[in-house]
Amino acid sequence: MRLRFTKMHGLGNDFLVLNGCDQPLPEDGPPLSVAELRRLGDRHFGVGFDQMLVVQPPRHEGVDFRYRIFNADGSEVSQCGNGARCFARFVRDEGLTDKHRIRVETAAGEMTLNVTDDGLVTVDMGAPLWAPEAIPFLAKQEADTYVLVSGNNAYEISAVGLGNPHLVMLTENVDNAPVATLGPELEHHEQFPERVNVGFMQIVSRREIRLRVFERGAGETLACGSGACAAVVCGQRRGLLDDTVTVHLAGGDLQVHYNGSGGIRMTGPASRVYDGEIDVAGPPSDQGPTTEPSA
Ligand SMILES: N[C@H](CCC[C@H](N)C(=O)O)C(=O)O
Repeated sequence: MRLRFTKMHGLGNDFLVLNGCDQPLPEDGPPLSVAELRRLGDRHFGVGFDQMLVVQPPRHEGVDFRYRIFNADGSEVSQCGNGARCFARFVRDEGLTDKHRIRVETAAGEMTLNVTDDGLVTVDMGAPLWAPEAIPFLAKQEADTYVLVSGNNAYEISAVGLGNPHLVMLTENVDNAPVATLGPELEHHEQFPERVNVGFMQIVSRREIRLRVFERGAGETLACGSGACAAVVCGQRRGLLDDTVTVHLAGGDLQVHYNGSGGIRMTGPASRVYDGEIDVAGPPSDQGPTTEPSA
């Protein structure tokens, strides 16, 4: 089948966006087989993306759209901050809505997206989830920091859920943080039963951090919106950061605001790169909803 898509990015965290409002995509279950989704996500054999976003009509009153998120490894996940901003830009550009305040349903629940006239998008990412079982993270009790043992090493980390699991560790300088080695090692740590996004945070000041994120199911990305929110609230909980923080990522800057109650607000750009079409085999006939790939 012929699939129309739009390539977008939020600070270089890039997405293949499928409009399920004007082309037939399955209501549930993956739009493609895991193998085909991975081929599409490949930066040499396919289009290349960190995540695939599927835009779909709402399933109930009170929301304007539903959107689903698939990592490049084929796993379906519940949260994508940069993706939410690109989603908001997409539905307005496509004329699917003219609202500036868009309610959207994701697997993590509902979120509000505010599109401002300066082209930036603010997303209410919801409140951070600290209870280990909500992250999910296997720990005896909730704490500001945990000691995570991996191999012969012990790491001081913070852990938080934003609809997807994040661990955050401090580093003196993100430029020489062991992202490529420790990232995948901790992504698969046994205390994170659904794997985890691994953030390396350098505190520049109480209102400024530098951050690199090795993302679950995608590897290191140029930016991670939910990772930026996770780093800020973990830094606040450790008494290191104020309410409003500029997060410097390889792909650019995000503004994150959280005052300890309500939702975390993240503001940043969302860019459209090009539209394309590609032939695919279509949804798998026998495969149920994609969760965690066996790998
Ligand atoms: N790039 C996304 C994060 C995707 C999260 C995904 N890697 C996961 O498995 O949770 C963001 O901007 O929040």
